This record gives sequence, structure tokens and C-alpha cells, in this order.
Amino acid sequence: MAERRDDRSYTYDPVYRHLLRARELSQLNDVPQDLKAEINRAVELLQQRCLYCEDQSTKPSPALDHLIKETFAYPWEDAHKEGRVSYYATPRMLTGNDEAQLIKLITSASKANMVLEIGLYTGCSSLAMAEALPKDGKVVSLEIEKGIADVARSFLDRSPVGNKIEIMIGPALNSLEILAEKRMKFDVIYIDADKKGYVQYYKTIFEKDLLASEGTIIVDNVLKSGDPYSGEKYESNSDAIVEFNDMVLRDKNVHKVMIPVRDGVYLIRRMEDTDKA
Ligand SMILES: C[S@@+](CC[C@H](N)C(=O)[O-])C[C@H]1O[C@@H](n2cnc3c(N)ncnc32)[C@H](O)[C@@H]1O
Repeated sequence: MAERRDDRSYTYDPVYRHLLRARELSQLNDVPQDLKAEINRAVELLQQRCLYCEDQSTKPSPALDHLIKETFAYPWEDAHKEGRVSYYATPRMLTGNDEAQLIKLITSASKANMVLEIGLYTGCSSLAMAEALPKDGKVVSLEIEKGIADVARSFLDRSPVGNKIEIMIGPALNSLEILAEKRMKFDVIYIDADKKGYVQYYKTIFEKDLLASEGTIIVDNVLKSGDPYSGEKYESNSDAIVEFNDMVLRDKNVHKVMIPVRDGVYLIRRMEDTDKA
């Protein structure tokens, strides 16, 4: 099995990135021992907080655990070279267990029956949400790459709830149109595809009435390695996230909370469903 690279939550934190750099610099230069020790301690504490949160949270089900491990072991470079996937689909795209358990909890607290995911990859978040659905519940997950969808299907078919997950292959905007034509509505919508598409996905969800009454939208990667508040340009597509976040902030029709879980998660509900006073 391929060696698992460090994809833990702290690796998305720019403070962690800068502390690693400070630690490197402190080793090169004539830096007092106590300052070096403080830098090392700060690095350790960021890691320990993350590990503590992981330890205190529900572990993945056997099926989800298997899916996560299989995703890391999969030969993505070969899939790209052989033309089955049009880009190198790095396992860093995977929603890790910490976030998967969060969205599973939100799905169950919402008493959701119908879930929409925009951005399937190998099915980690789809599976976590499917595990929280009743017997007749359904996750519809959108994926543009057939090669990735095939891999996801083979992983999901090994899970006891894989049959609750329907994959739609194609550009998400087209699939959203099809779902809207069928007048489908979703209790939870998880947005986690191409970041440049986020603004349009959000607008389409409301314009086409895809969010059920009392529905919740969950959006991943809204902190984009810290770029929206650091002013740095660590990620190539962070401008799209800044535009998206600003649009949500300006939207007076929704109640929203941004939480620093992993690479940042936005939780959004209609104002009328949240403010009952
Ligand atoms: C960050 S990954 C999703 C991770 C996934 N939610 C999980 O639980 O691991 C984003 C996925 O969206 C897909 N994608 C990118 N652009 C898309 C588009 N326009 N329409 C549909 N899917 C798209 C990518 O191929 C990729 O598999």
C-alpha cells in the first residue's frame, strides 16, 4: 500500500506552514535555544490539538475506513498516464474522517432523506452521509470524471449502504439542471467540486429551488489554506473562494457560520428556517 502522506487538518493551516518555515530558519541561524524550543512546542501543539480532536471523535465505519485507505493506495498517477482520469487526482482531495463525521452528524441532525453532493471523488463524504440516511434515503453525487466515478462505484459497492448512492457523471451545472427539471429537492447539499464553480452552484441551487425547506448547505474548502484572510496566494484557485465567501456574506437571505474544520467549512441555511422569532 502506498505510504500515506500527511493530510491531517493542521496541514491546511497557514500558521502551521509558517511555523515549519520558522523552525527551518531557526536551525540555519544562530537562534537562542529557548526560542527554538518554543517554535517546536508550537508545531507540536497544533498537531496534538488535531490528534486530540480525532481521538475524541467517532472513528470511521469499517466501510469508510476501507474506502479512505483504498483511495490512498490507488494508482492515481497510472490512471492519469493511461488517460482514464484527465488529471492527477491526488488523495489530498479526499474529505478526511474528521469532516466526514461532521457532515454525517449534520445529515442525521437534519433528519435528511435526500442529499446532494457536488464533487464525489472516491465517495468518502457520500458514504458518510449515506450512513446517516434512513433505509429509503438517497445521496445523489455529481462527478465530472467517469474514470473517478468508476473507482468510487467499485469502492461504494463494497459498503452496506452503497446502494443509497447514485452517481451522475458530467459537469455539475448540467446535472443540476437535470435534477431541477425533475423537481428534485435536497435536505442537505454538500458543495465540494471545482472551486471556480462554487458561485454558480450556489446561485443555481436557489434559482432552481433545489434546497428543500429546512435544508442545509455545507461548503468545503472555504478557508483555502488560509488565503482568504492571509492575503497570501498559496493556492491557485483561492480567488474563486474569496468571491464565493463574499457573495455568501452579502446574501441577507441566509444564516451562515464558517468553521475552521480542516480546510474550512461553511454551514448555510435559509434565514426563515433559522430565525423563528
Ligand atoms: C475535492 S474532490 C471531492 C471530494 C469528495 N467530496 C470526498 O468526499 O472525498 C472534487 C471532485 O469534484 C470533481 N469535479 C471537478 N469539477 C467538476 C465539475 N465541474 N462537475 C462535477 N464534478 C467536478 C473532481 O473530479 C473531484 O473528483
